[in-house]
Amino acid sequence: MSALLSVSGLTMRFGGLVAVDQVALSMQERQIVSVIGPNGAGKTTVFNCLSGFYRPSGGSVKFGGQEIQGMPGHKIARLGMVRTFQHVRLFKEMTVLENLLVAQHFHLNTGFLAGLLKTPAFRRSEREGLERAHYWLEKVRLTEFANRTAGNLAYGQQRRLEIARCMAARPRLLMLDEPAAGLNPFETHELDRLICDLRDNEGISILLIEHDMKLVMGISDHIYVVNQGRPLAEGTPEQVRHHPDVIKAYLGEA
Ligand SMILES: Nc1ncnc2c1ncn2[C@@H]1O[C@H](COP(=O)(O)OP(=O)(O)OP(=O)(O)O)[C@@H](O)[C@H]1O
Repeated sequence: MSALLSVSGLTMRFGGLVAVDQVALSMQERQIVSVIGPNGAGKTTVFNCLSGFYRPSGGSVKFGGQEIQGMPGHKIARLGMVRTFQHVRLFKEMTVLENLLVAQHFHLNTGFLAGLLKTPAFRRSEREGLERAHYWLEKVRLTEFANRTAGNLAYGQQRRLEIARCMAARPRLLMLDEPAAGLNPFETHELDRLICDLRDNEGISILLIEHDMKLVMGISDHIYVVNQGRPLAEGTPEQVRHHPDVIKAYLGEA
């Protein structure tokens, strides 16, 4: 089976600092794969390189068999790779529902002329967009807040809205950067269930950066560990948990 995402030799330099050094990873459809490592290990920089926010200094990134390294972020998103950020990024002045409609703009047939003439294709597209938005609102338990301004939601609700917004764009790969940060234990449990639901029932692949080890160990099919920008270990949660180099990187030398 060919990989959905295949990364080799990924390198990112900021002046003299090598933040990511020869990182490789690979994932299949319908997999939850996590990237873990101590603070400053280079995890977010890897995400920024994969999603087109940074142009990597070197390496190859293939998504769905297509070379995407160096492509701008909006093109990569259009190909079906979407992401959330460590710090919530929503259109805070818009309503919850509007956030989900905007996310679908490149799938909807809502060009200026089609809108002006209210063509049948335009109306169908509008209806489908609304249906999809309501589907995801229901999934993340935000239906009753559809008309609330996104900036007025509680923090945990904003995080759920971010995921719903990504999903409304119909991705193949969802990249989540520390989605459990700032959530309470109940919300983290809900997040755990939601991520598994996306894999098992929506057929999505999820690439996850997360510091909550209980979450990572509980849901990941495969884990990559990076340390000081370099690959340190990889394997199943069980293999990674007992890997001596991983224990050393997290706990330091005895
Ligand atoms: N735009 C940038 N310019 C210069 N240095 C950067 C930039 N972005 C990241 N770095 C550096 O690259 C290294 C890796 O940072 P990165 O944020 O990727 O780590 P991380 O593993 O995501 O950390 P954390 O778990 O704390 O979020 C750090 O030394 C950081 O200071």
